[in-house]
Amino acid sequence: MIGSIIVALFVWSVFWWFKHYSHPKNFPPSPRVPWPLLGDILLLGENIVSGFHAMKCKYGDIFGLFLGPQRIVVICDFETLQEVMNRPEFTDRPLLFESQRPFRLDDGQIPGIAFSNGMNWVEQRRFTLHSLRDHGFGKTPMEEIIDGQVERLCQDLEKDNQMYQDVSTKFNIAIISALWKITTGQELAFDDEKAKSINGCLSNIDLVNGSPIGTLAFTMPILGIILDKLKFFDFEGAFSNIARLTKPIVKEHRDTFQPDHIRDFIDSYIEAQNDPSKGFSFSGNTGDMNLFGILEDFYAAGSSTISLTLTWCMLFLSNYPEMQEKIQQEVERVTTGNRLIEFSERSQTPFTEAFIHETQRCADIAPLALFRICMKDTHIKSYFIPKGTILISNLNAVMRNSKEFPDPWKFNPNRFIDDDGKFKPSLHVVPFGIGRRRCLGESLAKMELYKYITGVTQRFTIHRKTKSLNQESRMPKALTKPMTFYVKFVPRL
Ligand code: HEM
Repeated sequence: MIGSIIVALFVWSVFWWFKHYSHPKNFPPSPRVPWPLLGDILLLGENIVSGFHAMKCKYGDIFGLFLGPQRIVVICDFETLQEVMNRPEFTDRPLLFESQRPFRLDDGQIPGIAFSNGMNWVEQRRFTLHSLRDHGFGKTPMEEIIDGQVERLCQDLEKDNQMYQDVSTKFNIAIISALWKITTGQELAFDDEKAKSINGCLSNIDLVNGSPIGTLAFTMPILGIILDKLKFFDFEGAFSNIARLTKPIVKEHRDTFQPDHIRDFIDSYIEAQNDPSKGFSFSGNTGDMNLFGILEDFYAAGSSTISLTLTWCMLFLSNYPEMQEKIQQEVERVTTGNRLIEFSERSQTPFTEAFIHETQRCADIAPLALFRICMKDTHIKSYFIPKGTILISNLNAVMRNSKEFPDPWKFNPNRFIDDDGKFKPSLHVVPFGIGRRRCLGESLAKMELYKYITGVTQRFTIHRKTKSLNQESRMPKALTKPMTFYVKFVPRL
């Protein structure tokens, strides 16, 4: 009897495995025999990004695989990504463990923007883009806030100017302080416990790496949730912490709200909640959840991304002193040396712009963007894509494409300078993603990168201790980090 049950179970498992792990007809090229539960994960090796590079070489620009039990399609070329990532059926995000939040909407969806879907996402994203534009996204007040943070950062760097230091954490705190001011209207000292606490919990999130276990957790939510509860990643703890810190501030804003005096992003959100013409996602409890969701998105998506890019800038500035000098000269020519350069003057500093563009290409800090899910059976080119497939934008492949960028590993800002000496950005430099869910903070990020690089190089010359570090030494994290390096900020005046 027991023997028959074991045989029946065995036959059923083989049947299930065969049925579940076979791709449909006309599915993109993919490995043949995935492992039960693990899928093709063992083929990827230590790091998912290099694993995808090897698969691209073997299968081409569009390929499929199983990560755990999840069917995936990876797209590596710019043109296909532009077409596909703008299609409505590929707009939604899958519910993955890293989207876990302390709050959920009534229908179980994630509040906010980065992991929300459907009309909730449409309304919240549209409002946030407009609101940030009205309150200074790309306009002067936002620039004033950033100028203040640049000044405080420079003072902080000045204190330790005799020491070689790891700058990555310093930038984190400055960027968090700027976001705090934009969202809450309040100043946050660099040594404030709130700044340290947000920085601490976000660094925890960063522990998610490209290792097989991290990758598997992305596609097996149950495993991810268990690892999260065991504090292996602690996404939920990080988001709860941000909610805990912002809750009293939101309450205070509600108590002192004046419709004719909008002070910051939170006020602007409360104004929308009081406006009956705004959609369902602003009303009642749903609106409250969405406000916390957006604040969490801002801190999670808008701090490490910028501070890591700035850290890469420091690596390249110290690698290439002649480029550093060129940036200093450009800025001095425009400002005559005694004021911060304005963002609107950037066209007069083409090499500086090209340097930042090339840093974003080489740093490639979010190499696989955020995942999307296919909402109905459909086609990409002639390939059949079944509903429920996860789609990955391989931004790494786009930005390392040797046809578009000859000698792609070489750091060469001059590739973005035209014959007239002007900055000529490339559409194929896509650090902010492609399509309808492209980064919402792009304008803020571009302004911050420009202001911090010009502000810091105006005041200091950056020296590095170890000369041999190159950009290929990178940590296989979810966000790409250079290996730790130490620089000294030598005052110029
Ligand atoms: C150098 C800095 C940054 C980089 C490289 C970056 C990169 C990205 C990427 C690759 C995505 C995914 C796009 C996709 O799935 O197609 C994204 C989404 C997002 N980013 Fe950024 N980001 C940066 C800064 C910021 C900042 C400063 C904020 C806000 C304060 C922000 C907020 C968001 C949000 C809310 C989303 C989700 C958009 C949506 O799902 O509709 N990011 N970012």
